[in-house]
Amino acid sequence: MRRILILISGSGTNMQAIADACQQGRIDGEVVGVISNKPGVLGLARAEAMGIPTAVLPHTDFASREEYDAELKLVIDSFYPDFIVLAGFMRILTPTLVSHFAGKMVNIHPSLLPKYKGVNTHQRALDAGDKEHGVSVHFVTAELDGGPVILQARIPIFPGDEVEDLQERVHEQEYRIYPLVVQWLCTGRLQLTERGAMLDNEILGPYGYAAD
Ligand SMILES: Nc1nc2c(c(=O)[nH]1)N[C@@H](CN(C=O)c1ccc(C(=O)N[C@@H](CCC(=O)O)C(=O)O)cc1)CN2
Ligand SMILES: NCC(=O)N[C@@H]1O[C@H](COP(=O)([O-])[O-])[C@@H](O)[C@H]1O
Repeated sequence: MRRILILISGSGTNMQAIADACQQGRIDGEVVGVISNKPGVLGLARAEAMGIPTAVLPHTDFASREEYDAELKLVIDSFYPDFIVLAGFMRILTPTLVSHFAGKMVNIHPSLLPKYKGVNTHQRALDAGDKEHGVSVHFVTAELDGGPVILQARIPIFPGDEVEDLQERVHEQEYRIYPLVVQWLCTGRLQLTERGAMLDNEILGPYGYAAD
């Protein structure tokens, strides 16, 4: 059973989707811990309700990003994870920490990377007049949201859409594909086909396609 550690900063709905998938046997892994950089967030309550160990490491307690990441590395290592999953974790990580976990750390980003790296992605897609938007799961590297994309899912943008509409449609795809990617990390089983990514005969569907 692979050991999955999840880092959050907020509501933890993606953490919940992955933890549920583990409990339902859709991921051959267990969530061994949840770390938040913000105290009192809903994601911590979600984890505690599932009996998952939690830790809070406020970035505001540290004088620099480097000092924070040095402590964060120790806390991460204390869980002995096989993989580190960023799920709404809103801190930019230093190259030192990222290189320590190279190939073992993934992130979910609410845009069709390489479009709209950073924050406020839904508003930026609306402002640009895009007809579609989406979500990307990628390996974490020193370059913010620049790591190799593993899997993406697309959503349509309709006239009159607002940020909340995109947020809801993107969340639906997030909860679908993030558990698939984590299962791929745990088992290596993710067939990439012309119809999209397949995992154990589950096709991602028309809006799901593997990065080339
Ligand atoms: N070195 C990397 N660190 C992180 C990556 C990455 O790819 N490489 N992904 C991000 C996740 N992310 C978007 O998906 C993201 C998170 C945070 C920010 C950001 O601007 N953070 C600010 C603080 C914002 C806040 O506290 O609300 C900051 O760190 O100063 C942009 C994008 C996770 N880290
Ligand atoms: N740049 C990172 C970023 O914006 N991540 C986004 O934060 C949300 C977290 O929700 P959650 O805490 O409920 O999982 C998710 O929509 C995720 O894509």
